[in-house]
Amino acid sequence: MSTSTASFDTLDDLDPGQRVLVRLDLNSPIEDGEPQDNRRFERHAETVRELAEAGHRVVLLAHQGRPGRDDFVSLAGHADILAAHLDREVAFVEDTYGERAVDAIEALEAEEVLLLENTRMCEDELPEEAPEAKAETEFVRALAPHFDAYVNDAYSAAHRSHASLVGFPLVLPAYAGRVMETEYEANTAIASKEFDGRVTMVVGGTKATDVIDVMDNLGDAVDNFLLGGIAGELFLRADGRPLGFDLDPEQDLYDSQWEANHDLVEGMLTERRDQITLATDLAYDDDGERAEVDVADIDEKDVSYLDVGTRTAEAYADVVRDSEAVFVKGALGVFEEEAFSVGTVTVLEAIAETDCFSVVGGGDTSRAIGMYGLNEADFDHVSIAGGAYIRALTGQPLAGVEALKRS
Ligand SMILES: Nc1ncnc2c1ncn2[C@@H]1O[C@H](COP(=O)(O)OP(=O)(O)O)[C@@H](O)[C@H]1O
Ligand SMILES: O=C(OP(=O)(O)O)[C@H](O)COP(=O)(O)O
Repeated sequence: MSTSTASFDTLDDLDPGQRVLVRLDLNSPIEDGEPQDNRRFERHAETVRELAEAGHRVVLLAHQGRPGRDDFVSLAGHADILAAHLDREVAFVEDTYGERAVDAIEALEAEEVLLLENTRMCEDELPEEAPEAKAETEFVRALAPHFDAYVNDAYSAAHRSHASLVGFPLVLPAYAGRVMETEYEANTAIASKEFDGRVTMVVGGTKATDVIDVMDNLGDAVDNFLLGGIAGELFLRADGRPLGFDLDPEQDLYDSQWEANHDLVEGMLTERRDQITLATDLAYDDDGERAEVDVADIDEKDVSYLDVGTRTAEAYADVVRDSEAVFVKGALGVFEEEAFSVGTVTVLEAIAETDCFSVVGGGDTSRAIGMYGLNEADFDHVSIAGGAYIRALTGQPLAGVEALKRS
């Protein structure tokens, strides 16, 4: 056992020259069908390099997007980006555990790296099930005999009980990769911090279901939730504003999350109204130009709002300047388009300028720091994990971490 406080084995405990199956989180923003480089590649490259240089045969598993969404694509492009970070070849096979995958694994030499196809293209990967059930899947049973060890480096996906994350530790000796180790330690330490002053959480992005659940659990630790993104719209709708698309299948991101969460959101608005700050204006695309509308003046549904308005952004920045600690999960708008970056960038700039303890998390959101010339050193911790880091703040266990501890 290593000296890590986490009570799981790490790469320091792994004998050299083995056949190693490694789970990374390369889930990335997709533009025009292609993955965009982001800090997940840079961080995981360190783990992969260390394993290759120790003479292992390194086989990588990762997921991309969710079935049915535009971001659900092959990992072929991810192999190229990872190879550029590693400055060594990363072979790719369009198969995860079938004959072609197994042939490629068996042909691998020491120090070579192979990436398998998107784990979510296998039926066994999703849905969420107990580790014992996942260990019994064909996916795990077919791959495991070709390896001596399993390494989980995907802290940012560790809140999911999926086959590639919780199944393998039950059937192979399992180790934490360097990203898993450092993110676990940083986020666990942050969760035990105590603050005397105002604690603010900026909540946005697209994964409203993840953040609303956590908001409910963090209600006693956080003084102010500043809402934007899809989660913000769900709260505005629960507050009686005519937002939404009335179950338009094209708007699944919004409507399905409304269906799943409206009871919880309405309950939180009743019980914690003073802690929840909603946008007072929103921005939308008007023939290619940013336009803004007062929330009080919104009178029709079926409009996609892509950012909080300028007045809301300034009001949120004022709250940040008066905070002792600020946690960010999810962007306040579609910051990838400059016209809709106002909310996200105004708030991140305020955090950077304020002498507060700050954490920015999420594969997408942390990317805004580099895109808009902010200095990473002005934040206490920039995590490549989003949902996993906010879950860790609640003190709730992460399925992928627990599986490693049991190994
Ligand atoms: N109102 C909005 N409508 C659609 N997408 C949004 C909106 N606001 C923010 N986003 C998108 O949310 C993404 C981040 O969402 P999410 O995946 O939840 O966070 P992260 O990956 O940072 O944890 C950003 O890429 C941004 O474009
Ligand atoms: O990007 C991820 O999470 P995040 O957006 O909360 O940082 C992880 O890869 C998990 O992906 P998922 O939320 O589709 O399960």
